[in-house]
Amino acid sequence: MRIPTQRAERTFIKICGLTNEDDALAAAEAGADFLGFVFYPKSPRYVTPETVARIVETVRATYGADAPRFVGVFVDEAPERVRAILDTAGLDLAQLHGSEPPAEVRMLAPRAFKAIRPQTRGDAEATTAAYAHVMPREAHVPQFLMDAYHPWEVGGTGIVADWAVGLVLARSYRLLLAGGLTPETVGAAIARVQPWGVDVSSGVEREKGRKDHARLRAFVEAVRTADAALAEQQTDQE
Ligand SMILES: O=C(O)c1ccccc1NCC(=O)[C@H](O)[C@H](O)COP(=O)(O)O
Repeated sequence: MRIPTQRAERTFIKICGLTNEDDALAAAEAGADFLGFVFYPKSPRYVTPETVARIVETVRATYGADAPRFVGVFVDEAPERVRAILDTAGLDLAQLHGSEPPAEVRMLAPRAFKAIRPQTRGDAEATTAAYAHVMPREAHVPQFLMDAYHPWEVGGTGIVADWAVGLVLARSYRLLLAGGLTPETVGAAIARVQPWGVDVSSGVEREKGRKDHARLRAFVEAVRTADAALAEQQTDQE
């Protein structure tokens, strides 16, 4: 059944944890809307702003106006440093994946959205309500990314998020559903949650920080198949 959510005609796709030009070009070629780069030094997918600047330049030169948008992933960095890295690397958006308070997010508006890792539905609803007023308004930009909870790991864990909680958030926000998605599971996730977008990292990797290009393509294909099924359902209901 089609539920009232914030989704557009199709599901947006973010491929995260890119570390090199080959993988970034493969993700763009597959049809990703957003390419994500992790600027968290403790991550095995950490990349320097200078490396990302080169990757972004190559992808933009290759795809021109059709290039995906570029996202930097940060964990509790000072807003001034986030802004400096966005500028150095030529990124469009910051994904704030730590415990950044709304006031810090506001300092980066409208170039930042918040990643949350809720433990419960109540936690998810309270957190999104607290940040809603500082989230981007532009229709082609996500407002929240919901990742799986882990007591000490921050992201890229491959742990499956709670889709029931995602379903609640997707009704009110442009939500990127993340957490343990794979080419095999993303179709079911879209059918259940009907999010604005989906995000994947480890589910399309051959090793940490290296993407498997066949799995990248399979992921995008699975999203498009799920989109077509949703569109067909909607037509049947009209
Ligand atoms: O990927 C990382 O190593 C990472 C480290 C610290 C903060 C965030 C990180 N990744 C952010 C992402 O957006 C991932 O795509 C998201 O956590 C989902 O990962 P996965 O479950 O592996 O698909």
